[in-house]
Amino acid sequence: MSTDIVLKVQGVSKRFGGLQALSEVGVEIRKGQVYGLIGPNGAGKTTFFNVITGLYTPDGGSFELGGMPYRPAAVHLVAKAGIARTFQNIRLFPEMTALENVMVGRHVRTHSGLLGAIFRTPSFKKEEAEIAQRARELLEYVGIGRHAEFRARTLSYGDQRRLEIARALATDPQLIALDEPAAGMNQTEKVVLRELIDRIRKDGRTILLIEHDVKLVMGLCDRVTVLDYGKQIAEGTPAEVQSNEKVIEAYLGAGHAQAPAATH
Ligand SMILES: Nc1ncnc2c1ncn2[C@@H]1O[C@H](COP(=O)(O)OP(=O)(O)OP(=O)(O)O)[C@@H](O)[C@H]1O
Repeated sequence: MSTDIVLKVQGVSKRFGGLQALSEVGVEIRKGQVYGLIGPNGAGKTTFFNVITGLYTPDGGSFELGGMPYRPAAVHLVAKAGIARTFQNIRLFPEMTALENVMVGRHVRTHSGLLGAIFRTPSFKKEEAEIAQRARELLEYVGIGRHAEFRARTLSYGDQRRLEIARALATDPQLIALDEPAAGMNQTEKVVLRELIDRIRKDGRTILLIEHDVKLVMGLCDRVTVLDYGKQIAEGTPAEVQSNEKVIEAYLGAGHAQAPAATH
């Protein structure tokens, strides 16, 4: 079956004790789209990410990736199935170099296995050289090639976020899920990030994005879902969502200074 829907999620719910963190949420993300997930603090955005990437077990819902049903049961299986993600709180290997961090991401797709690594077989060495080459290309691609040999912890915050994106890209994902990639970035870094996300999309990738910077979301996304208290209160193009009464209320009600409609 051929489809241009990369990720289809229907009716996903998740409860923590007495708190309904997600309530029957669904999205349909098409190939080449940047799809935004927004909503006030505590709306359920990260929970949704954690469910689709196998960190949380949902109470209900169905999942399709590239037209095939998938069960987001464990993080490594989700990575193999083709979803790569970054985290709100950066999760790199701080003592490893930038290059090594990206190489780790690439190992999801390697073949030589443990015995090859232990005995350093010719096929292992060849594969390792290819991985290093590809990792260097990805560091260049995200704009931090000059930092390849630096330990991850020594990079600036913005560069660490870009390194996380390079590592996610290294798995050759069908979908790349970015959890607040602009958090902690200054305006200049945000402009560079926006260009990078745009470029990733132009190169044929599909992106799911959680972001608090509403201006960035509205400028970048093809479609947007708005969550509030775990419920999907709106879905549509940025223009449609911006003028939605429920969305404006949710943002103003939560004490947000910046409702989506007020950002242009
Ligand atoms: N592991 C957990 N155990 C209990 N409650 C949780 C857990 N994870 C999230 N929650 C609760 O679920 C709700 C949704 O949280 P979530 O982090 O998904 O929201 P969010 O939209 O990502 O918020 P933010 O924008 O602040 O990151 C919150 O009330 C949160 O406290």
